Amino acid sequence: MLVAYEHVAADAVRFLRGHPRTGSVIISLAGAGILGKVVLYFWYRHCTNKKRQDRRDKAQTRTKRVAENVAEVTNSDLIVKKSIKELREALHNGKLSSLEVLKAFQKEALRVTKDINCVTEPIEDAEELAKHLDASKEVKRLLHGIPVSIKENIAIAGYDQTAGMAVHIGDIACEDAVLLQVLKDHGAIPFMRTNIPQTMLSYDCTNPLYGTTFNPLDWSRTPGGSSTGEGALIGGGGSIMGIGSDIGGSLRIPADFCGIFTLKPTWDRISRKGMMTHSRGNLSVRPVLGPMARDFDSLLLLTRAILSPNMYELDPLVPPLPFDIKEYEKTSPLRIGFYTYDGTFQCQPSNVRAVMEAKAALEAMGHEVVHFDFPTMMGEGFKGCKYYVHVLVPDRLAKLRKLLANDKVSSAISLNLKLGQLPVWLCKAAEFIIGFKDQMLASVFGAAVGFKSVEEYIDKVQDLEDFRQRFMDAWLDMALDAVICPVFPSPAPTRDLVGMVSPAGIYCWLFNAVNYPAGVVPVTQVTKEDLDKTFDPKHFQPRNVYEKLLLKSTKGSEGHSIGVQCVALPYKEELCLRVMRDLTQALGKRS
Ligand SMILES: CCCCCC/C=C\CCCCCCCC(=O)NCCO
Repeated sequence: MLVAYEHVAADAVRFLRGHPRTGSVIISLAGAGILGKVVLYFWYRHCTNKKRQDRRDKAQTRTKRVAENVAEVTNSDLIVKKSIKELREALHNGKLSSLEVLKAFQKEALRVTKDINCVTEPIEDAEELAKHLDASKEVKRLLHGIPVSIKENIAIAGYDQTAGMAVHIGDIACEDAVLLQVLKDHGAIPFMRTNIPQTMLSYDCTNPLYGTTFNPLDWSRTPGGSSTGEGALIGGGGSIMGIGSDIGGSLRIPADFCGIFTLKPTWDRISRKGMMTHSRGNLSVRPVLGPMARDFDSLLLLTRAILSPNMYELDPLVPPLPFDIKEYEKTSPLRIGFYTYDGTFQCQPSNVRAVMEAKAALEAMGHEVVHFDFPTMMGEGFKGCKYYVHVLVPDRLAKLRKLLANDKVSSAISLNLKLGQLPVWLCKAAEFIIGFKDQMLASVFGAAVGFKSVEEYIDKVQDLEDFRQRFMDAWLDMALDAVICPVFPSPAPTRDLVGMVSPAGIYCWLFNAVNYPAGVVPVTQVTKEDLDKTFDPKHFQPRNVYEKLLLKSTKGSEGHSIGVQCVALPYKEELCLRVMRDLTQALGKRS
């Protein structure tokens, strides 16, 4: 082979010697080609940097304007600390105007974001909306005058949704997302846009456009992703409620890590019109929009407003299932399943204790709580999640790599992007060999192989469908109304490690895979005793590379918030909220 190349090279040299003019033309063309490529590379880089800088400048101008506007507000503390009930009363009886409330929250949000960079920019027409509400004589609606924060990937007329990617800068939405229209119809005031990780496929939050967001409870830990800015702004006290999205834990993980409440709904219970996502077209795995809030009462109020008839008028593709208050208000005892291990990641002692405390609290409220072992049984939960992640990235992330071709790629997603570029045979070999020692890591390679034919893809979606049915059968066989389980196997990881442990999102993936509504209630905080147990090999021994990384990052997590997932059957959001309500009440954390 080498000999053949040598012949070709020798022939080429001989030809060039014999035809010096043709030779110099060829060499000049090749040189020009290379130079052109280099120039283009730097030109693109320059343009992208400029595009990003211009976009940041615009956001900063908006921020500066609002900051100047609220500089003289002195009573923001008093307003933002009010419970949602007190705030609504004050807004309804005129003790506070919508503009006063808005300014207080603008001031607080800007104070919070100065430390943790959770806001991308203020929403400009918020003041107009507040003034309009104050002047209007109309009957006060559910969210009258309540400021609501909005994840950056949700369409607001006049703004772009970038997911932190340069390629999307300037893709201006011409109308508000349906959900935003619904909230405005209820008198809400969308007031801040919040940060997200680049591409949204990450549990950390960093992007080259808006930078890194930190956890308000501990700056060294990740706030979770991808509804990061929402979790961090609400958890930091700069917003009462907001809207995020979830395809693999993006509402629940930031809620868990930032100590707040959320509800991931069934796929089509909430309109997704106007949500930016890169998985559009992949009908087997669908992201959802959902509410996030600092306390249960605010979450309930926001969910009730969202699930109102005008959503079905604006988006008739959504099944007309308005919030069923009668179902929510029921108090009869429920049969609730629980588990603290799903057959994949071992949960650390703090996270096991959170579920056990939730179990005791629900029992104290009169519910029956029984062990639900289906996810652990024969590795069922693991299988389901494997199918789900494989189908989530059928193109091995090729589309995202293309969109990021001229962009800076944030570290938290680069590992997954590179994984999708390994030769398929290598991924398959790695899956096989690593599988003898570490099933979890092996499965990541297994998901990264993509599909070699449409037939293979259809088969995998069918596996996922079969799994959904088996999960449903197991649930119905046990006559369960709901399930409680961990959100994540450990406290929020430190920022340096989170990009390496994304499979730890698996406790959340299960309910994306089966499409059940799942909420998060913050239940407890990591104690010294939890940490003593976690680092005592008699109690806890990490078994694979992920568990080792998580263990490493748990050091110093004392005091960090730990939540629990509450899950119900599809379209039973009201029942899910009932369980969350009872749990919150039993824990004494109502509002
Ligand atoms: C080709 C690479 C395959 C990598 C497989 C890696 C394993 C896990 C990555 C999944 C991460 C999912 C994050 C989902 C976050 C989310 O819910 N985003 C919401 C978007 O609206």
